[in-house]
Amino acid sequence: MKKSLKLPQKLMLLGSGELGKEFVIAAQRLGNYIIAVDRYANAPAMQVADCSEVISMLSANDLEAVVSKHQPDFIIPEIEAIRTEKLQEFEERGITVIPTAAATNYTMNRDRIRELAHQELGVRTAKYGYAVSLEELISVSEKIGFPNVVKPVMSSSGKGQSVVNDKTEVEKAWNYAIDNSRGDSQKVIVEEFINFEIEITLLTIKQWNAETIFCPPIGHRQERGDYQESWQPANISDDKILASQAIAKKVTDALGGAGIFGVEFFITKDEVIFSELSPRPHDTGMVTLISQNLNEFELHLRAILGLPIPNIQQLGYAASAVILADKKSDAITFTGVAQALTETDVDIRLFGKPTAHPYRRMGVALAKGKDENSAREKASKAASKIKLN
Ligand SMILES: Nc1ncnc2c1ncn2[C@@H]1O[C@H](COP(=O)(O)OP(=O)(O)OP(=O)(O)O)[C@@H](O)[C@H]1O
Ligand SMILES: NCC(=O)N[C@@H]1O[C@H](COP(=O)([O-])[O-])[C@@H](O)[C@H]1O
Ligand SMILES: [Mg+2]
Repeated sequence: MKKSLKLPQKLMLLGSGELGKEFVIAAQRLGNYIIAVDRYANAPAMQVADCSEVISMLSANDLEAVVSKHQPDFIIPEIEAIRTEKLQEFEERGITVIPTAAATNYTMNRDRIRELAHQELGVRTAKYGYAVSLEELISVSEKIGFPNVVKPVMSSSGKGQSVVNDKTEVEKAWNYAIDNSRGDSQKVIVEEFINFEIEITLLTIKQWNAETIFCPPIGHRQERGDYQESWQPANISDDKILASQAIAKKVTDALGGAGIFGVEFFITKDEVIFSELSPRPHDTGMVTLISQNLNEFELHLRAILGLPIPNIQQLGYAASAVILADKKSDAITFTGVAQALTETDVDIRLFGKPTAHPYRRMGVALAKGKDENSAREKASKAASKIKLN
């Protein structure tokens, strides 16, 4: 990392969804120049960036073309589905890839990050196995036991994931995983189903020249493998917070580089179990748009640029609840925004995605409350008022 930082820097964002949009806003506030890239035009982050490019981020040639054209100082992946081998090449040519090119490759493959955490670092994870055919899935499932969770090794936001209760459901889970796998990967992971009390995201900030620091844990609830609501602080013991911080530090140290990571854990009565991590802001971390003095996007930016983070202040009980589409549409309008904003300490983000399909995340409601329940209720109530027409 360069010693004397000059602003503006040229930042290329690979992926331009809702997380990228808030990141671009944070980066613009310090006057940086941002090129927002995604697979479709008018993506959320493109609406606030200096310029944009529509390419296939899985194509090495397309990536080469936009990087040669813009010559960015930093490449900042925002999604997983990127030709990460090409990022390695950019890194070798002197462009800083966030957090590192290797980290993006580890985390886009569930098997690679799992091997790193469990085999190399000895971190506790759910019991797991892999399968590349239905026959193998049947035998691995029996070894792991039921219920278990089957996921494509390459997917995110719960795509292709299912809970398998017994042997009769294995074939359906196999077909679902293969149909929803990213790229042409035919490999699935089977995990022991963890009956957790709560699951959390520990936002972990890895810095170039300062200690790793953490945000207070974020609790969240998922459906279909996708986040529905999150809240901060999550009510877990100090011991478990320290245990999760130690694991997050171990894994992020092994990945290297700088930036924010969303490290996911299952918390049971007696254990802290590592699940996976995002080497970038996390969707459940959108709660920090209302719950902290510096949100996860501002923290990511500061960590990337090597700017100081003197303190992270948590501002009290807060929650986020997602606003999902319930139909297909390419003429997006919303009603109910005024109704959603009637209560104090409630805010809304509508991402500006140009098209909708069922369950696509279109916005998020944010709220503060006197306690966890009140914050969660306020956020969910506000989200429920917003209707996609
Ligand atoms: N082994 C497991 N036991 C119990 N629940 C699980 C297990 N694996 C996944 N889940 C549930 O499914 C959710 C999504 O799983 P996971 O984080 O692995 O998927 P993902 O597709 O990477 O999602 P994202 O990209 O949004 O993080 C988890 O947050 C959890 O609620
Ligand atoms: N769990 C990962 C995650 O939340 N990623 C966020 O969703 C966008 C894709 O949304 P889309 O599928 O609606 O285009 C990504 O670009 C990122 O902002
Ligand atoms: Mg996850």
